[in-house]
Formats: sequence, C-alpha cells, structure tokens
Amino acid sequence: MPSLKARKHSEVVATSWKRCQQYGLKRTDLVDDQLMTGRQIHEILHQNEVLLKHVSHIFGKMELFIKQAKQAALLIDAQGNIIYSVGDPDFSKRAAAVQLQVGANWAENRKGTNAIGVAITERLPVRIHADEHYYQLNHFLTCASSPVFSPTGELLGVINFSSKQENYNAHSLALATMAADSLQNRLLIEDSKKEHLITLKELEFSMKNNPLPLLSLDNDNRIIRANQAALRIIGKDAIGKEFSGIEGFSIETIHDHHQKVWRSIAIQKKVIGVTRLYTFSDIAGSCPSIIQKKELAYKAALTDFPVLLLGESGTGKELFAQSIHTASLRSNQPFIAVNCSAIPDNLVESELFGYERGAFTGANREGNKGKFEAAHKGTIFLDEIGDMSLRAQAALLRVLQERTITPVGSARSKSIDIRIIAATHRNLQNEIKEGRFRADLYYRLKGIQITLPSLRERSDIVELAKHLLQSHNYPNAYLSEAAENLLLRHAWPGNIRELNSALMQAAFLAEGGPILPEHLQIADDCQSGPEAQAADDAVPSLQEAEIEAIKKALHATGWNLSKAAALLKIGRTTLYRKIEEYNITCLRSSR
Ligand SMILES: Nc1ncnc2c1ncn2[C@@H]1O[C@H](COP(=O)(O)OP(=O)(O)OP(=O)(O)O)[C@@H](O)[C@H]1O
Repeated sequence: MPSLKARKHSEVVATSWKRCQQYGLKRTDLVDDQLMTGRQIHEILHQNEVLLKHVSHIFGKMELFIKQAKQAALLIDAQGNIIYSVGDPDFSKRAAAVQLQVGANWAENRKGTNAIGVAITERLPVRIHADEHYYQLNHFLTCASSPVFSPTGELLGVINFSSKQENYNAHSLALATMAADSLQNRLLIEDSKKEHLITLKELEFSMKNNPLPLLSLDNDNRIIRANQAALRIIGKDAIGKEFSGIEGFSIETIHDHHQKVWRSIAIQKKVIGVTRLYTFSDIAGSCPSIIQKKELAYKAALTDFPVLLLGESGTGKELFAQSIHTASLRSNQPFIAVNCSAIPDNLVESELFGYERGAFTGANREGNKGKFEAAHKGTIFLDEIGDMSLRAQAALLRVLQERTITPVGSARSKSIDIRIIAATHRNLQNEIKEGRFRADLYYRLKGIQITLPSLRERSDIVELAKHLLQSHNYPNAYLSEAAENLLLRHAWPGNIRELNSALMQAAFLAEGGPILPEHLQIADDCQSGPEAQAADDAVPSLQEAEIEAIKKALHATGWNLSKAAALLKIGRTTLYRKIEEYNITCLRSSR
C-alpha cells in the first residue's frame, strides 16, 4: 500500500475501526441512505461557494485523467458532506448505490472507516483500500483523500479520488494531495487579494485624516489618490500624473502572492533622530554681500579664532555658527549652543561651568556638567551674548582668559579646549558706551567679526523664498508674480525667520496652487515716505552720479529694490542689472 508508511497506515485504519465499534456501527449493516434535501444542498453549496469555484477549475484540468482512470473526484465539506463530483459515469453509477454522491455524508461515524471520514478525523491524507473499509458493502472501493486547510489552518474540507478496487491507481493519493495543495494556494491568493483591498480601503480612510502626506500609485506609477497634506506639496492637479519621486517620500509597494504589483503607497516619513547641523551649503543666497560673508566665515572656520556674528534677529547667525563648526577641524566634536539671555543670573555659573555633587539645594545629586565642559574639544555658541548680565560677563571673561573652568562647589579647576562663536543682535559698541557690556570681553570675543545683512538689504529675496519653499518640502508651491512683488516691497522686520513663516503659511493656504499675495499675510510697505522722497532730491546725471544715486536710493529704502527702483524711476530689473554692472554691494553707502 503506497503513501502512509505501512505501520502508521495500519495503525490509522485499526484506530478508525475501533472508533466505529465505539459508535456502535456493525460491519454488515446496510449503508445509511440519508441524503440532504434540495434546500440543504443549496445552502451548503452557497456556504462553500469559494471552494467550489476553485475546485471546479482544478478538477476541470484533471477531468480527462480522472475519466481514463475510471475514477470519480469529489469535494467534501468539513462535516463530511459531498458537495461536488466529476468522473467516470459508470463508476459514479456504481458509487451512487452506496451513496458516494453529492448530498451524502461520509463522516466516519456515518459510513464507518472510509478515506473521507478518516482524513477529516485524522487531518491527514489517507487511502482506504477494499476491505480496509469498515462496511462490507464498501469493500469494492479504493479511495484516496487529502484534507484542505484554510490559510489560517482551519479544516475546510477534503479532496477525494475513488474508483473500484480493481482500478486501483498508485498515483491517486499523490493526486489528491496535489489538488488539495493547489486549492489551498488559490485560497491563499484569494485571501491576500481581499487583504490588499482591505488595506487599501483602510488607507483610503486614514488618508483623509492622516496629517502625514500620503499617496497611492498605480502600476504605472501614476498618482491615483492623495490626501490633503500631500496635495499641498505636489499640487492640486497631481491626480493622474506620474509620480517622479519627491525627497522625503518613501515608497512601499503592496503586492500579491506572486509578487505582482498591486499598489504602491508613498508616505512622507518624519525624520526621527538626531537633527543634523547646518553646513555652508544650507546657506542660500546669491546677493553679493551674503556670498562675501559666507566666504569670510568659511575662512574663519579653518582657524581657531573666536568669531563674533552680528546681525538683526533672524538673519542666520546660528546657521552661520553651525556651518563654521561643521566646516572646522572640530566638526566631529560637540557643538553646544547656549542662549545667554535665557539663563537666570543666579544660575549662570552652574549652567556654564557645572556643579559638583551636592553643591546646592535643588541641584542634581550627582552633580552636573556645565556647557563649557560639554563643549570640550568642540565649539560653544554663545547666542544673545549682548544680553548677558555684567556678573556673567565677568565669569565668562575669566574662562576666556584662563581657559579653565571651576565647577560650582569644587576646589579643582579643569582645563578646557573650545572654539568660541558668539552672536548678538545688539550694537555692542553702543552697549559698551552705555556701560552694559565689558569692552575687554568684546575684544576677546571679536576675533573675526561678521555682520550679516538684513533681508531688506538683500537683492535675492525671491530666490531665497524659492529655496525655503523647496527645503520645507513644498517643491511644487510657486509664487505668483504679484506675490514676488509683495515679497520685494515688504520691510521684513523679522528677516528670514519671518519670511520663512510667511511662506510656510502661504504654501499651506495655497493648497498646492500658486501662492498669491493674500496667502502671504504680510503688509504692503510700498508707499514711498518722506525719507525716501528726500533721498530722491539730488540725483546728479553722470555715470558716477548714477552710481551715487543708486546707492542713495538703496540706502534710503533699506535695499528694497522695488522702492529704490520707484525712487529712481527705472524698472526693478534695470536697477538689478545696474547693481550687478556697477558691483554695488549691500554695504551702506555714505551719504
Ligand atoms: N541664508 C539662509 N539660507 C537659508 N536659510 C536661512 C538663511 N539665513 C537664515 N535662514 C533660516 O532662517 C531662520 C533663522 O536663522 P537663525 O536662527 O540662524 O537666525 P539668528 O540670526 O540666529 O536669529 P536670532 O538672532 O533671532 O537667534 C532659520 O530657520 C535659518 O535656517
């Protein structure tokens, strides 16, 4: 007997026989002749619709072999009910005499030991041959059955091949197992299709509410769905267009069992983890003065001199400080930024120099490293240095002179190796004159002094605005001409930080369309006031005078090109060309 190993097979049969005796079945009994009613069959067929669909396909391919082998192929549900049958008509007629037909139940407790009943009970492929059948009436049969399981392992039914025992076929058990495997695979694919559909439906729902930009792409990489957050980035009319990949979006492809592509989902991931420090390549701008400052800062980065960064709030002082650090030999060491204006006066020493264990009540029991020690071998960035109290200035001066720190509560001093970059929006000369800033500290910090231009002094506002939109993942947001002109006219008291936030808000409000002036929500400072009018008074007519006139106009309008052009009564482009031609820099002209 093929298939199950001999011993194991005989054990299986013997155990089944024992069970039959326990059920009270008699080997010589007549077969149970109960068949399901039409309504019951209809119901069971309905419940097993999916199984039947696939099995008819599988049996269809084997039909010729089944008939030639004078067999019948059956599908049985998990309760033992025969629900589908194909095969040799002569055998089927003979089989019907013992109820081996659709509508009959071949569970072991009904029909004694038989391949279908044993496969259900033991959950194993099995052949029951001739007199291994419990009922004598079934001895003319040889039957091979294999159980079918769902993708989650639950028994769905049985595939069975039967014939008269004289037509025994050595391959029928293998065939039953293969047919069962093929059915299981088909069910798995069917399930995964359903899963994908469900996943997509879920995504569709979550997309509506998800704050992260999400896109669905079809097999041709075309955008078929996008949530609001994504539309703001890629533009309102993006649906149907090819997705060419945008930085920050990672694409995940959902495919079926055969790795055939179904859908791709592009999700903009939030960058988690350490934020990287800025480098010089992050400093945007083509205005001659910003380029000049960048060059100076780059040279400074290659030295260890202290750097003092001056400029209004939001002009990029911290951006420059980080870029100097990342371009320096200390780039692998810490960059520690300290906002001097935020440290309460009585905590300055402990913040900057640290404290020893138990130095004062309320302090961390283990003691704490100060900012200077944390920056050892790296760079310390002392921001808002102009806002430091005189007491703190004295302490700082000592460190700069001695290059050692003494933690609060400690008797020992530690030597430190740090590069100092300081910054302030204040005019330190004035602060010194007013007695609010120590001149000796100023000269220690001054090393290389870099004054960053305000936005009003820059001729590259539009370019900068485009760069900021790009770097904030709004690559498709674009400025209308009217919005560009408004950007040029606004006085920008908050500089690049203000420009940045105006643009972010505008890109949000524009929802993927062009950014219009009303989206920017900034004041139109176009009117030329009396100060500007005064600057227009004495414009001479020679080339030198033209340069002087331009300088005056630029100075008077705080380098607002539109206003200056209006004063000079020339176009903004002409003014820009002349600035380039005469190499007029942002440094303020003398009157
Ligand atoms: N040239 C530039 N190119 C690109 N982004 C810039 C540029 N300058 C400034 N920014 C951006 O503008 C914002 C403000 O810059 P930063 O914080 O460096 O200014 P700050 O002068 O240190 O301001 P504050 O004095 O208020 O601390 C930051 O988001 C920065 O990335």
